[in-house]
Amino acid sequence: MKTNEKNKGIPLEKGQTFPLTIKRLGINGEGVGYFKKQVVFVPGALPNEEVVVEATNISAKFAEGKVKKIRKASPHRVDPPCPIYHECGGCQLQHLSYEKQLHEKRDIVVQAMERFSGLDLGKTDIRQTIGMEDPWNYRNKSQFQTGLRNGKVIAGLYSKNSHHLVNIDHCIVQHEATNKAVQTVKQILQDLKVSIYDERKRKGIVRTIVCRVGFKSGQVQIVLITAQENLPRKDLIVSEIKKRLPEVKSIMQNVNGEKTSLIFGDKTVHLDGEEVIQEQLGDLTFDLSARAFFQLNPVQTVKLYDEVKKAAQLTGKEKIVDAYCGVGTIGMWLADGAKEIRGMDTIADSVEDAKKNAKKHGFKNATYVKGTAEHWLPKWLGEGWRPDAVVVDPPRTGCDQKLLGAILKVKPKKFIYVSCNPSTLAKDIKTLSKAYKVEYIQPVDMFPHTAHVECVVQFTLKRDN
Ligand SMILES: C[S@@+](CC[C@H](N)C(=O)[O-])C[C@H]1O[C@@H](n2cnc3c(N)ncnc32)[C@H](O)[C@@H]1O
Repeated sequence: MKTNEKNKGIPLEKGQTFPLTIKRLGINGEGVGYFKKQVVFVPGALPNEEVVVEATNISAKFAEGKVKKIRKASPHRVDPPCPIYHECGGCQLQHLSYEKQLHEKRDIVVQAMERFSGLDLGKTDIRQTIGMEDPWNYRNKSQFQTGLRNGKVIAGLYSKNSHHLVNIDHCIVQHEATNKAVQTVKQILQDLKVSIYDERKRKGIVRTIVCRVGFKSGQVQIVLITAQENLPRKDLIVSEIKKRLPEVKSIMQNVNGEKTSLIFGDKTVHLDGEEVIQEQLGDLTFDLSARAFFQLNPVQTVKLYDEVKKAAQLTGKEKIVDAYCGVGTIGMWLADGAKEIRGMDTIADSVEDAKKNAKKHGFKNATYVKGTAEHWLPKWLGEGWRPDAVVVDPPRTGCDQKLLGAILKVKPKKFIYVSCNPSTLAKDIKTLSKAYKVEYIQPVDMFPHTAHVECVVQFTLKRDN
């Protein structure tokens, strides 16, 4: 066998086929096996399967491959119900039974902890993943890029690691209201011959159709992301949306002329209806602006927030920081058991929504500010304000070192970390372990059929702190 010239460590060549036993699932839901001690990632392969793999990519430390043949299939393999599952890439685990997905997601957390956290796993309580009773149609929001194919307007997601736009007519993890709205808006853009953005030529106008629905309110918001502010036939687009989709409560435009993978630009324009839609979680109703973050699976959000409440064990006397607060949901979920809440978020619209939401619910003890958690917490500490409890819910990148430093300095008695990325969580746990002990990690499945897993971590101060 020839060794790849550039990557002497990997005993494989691109295009080579070889047998592989899959040992586990990787963080992106791919099968992971070892060929002559080299790690190989194989999307679509499952733990304990014996597969024949074709090497598709060889890099310095690992290889990637695609399944050519399954010699021994996992008893947990199922037929993916989505007809475009293999093309789309939005889901990664539809070929695995849901029950087993929950088991594997816990394992993904265990692996991340093993690699990065420094925790003694024999002594760490990593609980079973909390799943969803009906794990379909759970997403309240879609963000579909637009394109033209054979003169027709298409909208969907880019295939994994490519610029091939997959047209999605019906997505089985999306709420039906978003499916209907996106299809209809697509048709309106087609009927009115609206200019569609061409990513390669960087020409054209409509880039993305964003649609969000309130599960409880049934209200729908459409946001058209455009490459320039001038949107020809704007009035006609709006009147057609109102005519064909009476459930649409809010029509917005957001301008993003940049060459970027970020969906939203800085400028949002109100086109028609309300500027916000409403969503209800438990007894609380939240106003949601176009740009505001809101959890994508409202059914599981209630379970996630209940886990935060359980982990916080508030007495009603605490001053709480809701770091990375979005529209203020976690803080308000806990507010009944708190003396004061302070939250911050980098998105101005989220902060404004949080303020309005707190006011609407009569929470007088809540303050929200725009900016980073790493700026505000140290600032508050500097002013002599000390929280008793801190909840952090950062994006996938995890917490900034400056924020972790501030937490280690003030050492709140109660500290809860909500994470959507086990790897960054594990790294942050390592930093936090200077003062904190992990009591338990509770995985929650917010995104069935994808490799994502959310975790709630309860920390307690170590004895000598
Ligand atoms: C995972 S979301 C959580 C939002 C909210 N806790 C919830 O449950 O809906 C993360 C939020 O952090 C905000 N964000 C990102 N970087 C931030 C930073 N450095 N400081 C504060 N907020 C940040 C984002 O705008 C987003 O709203």
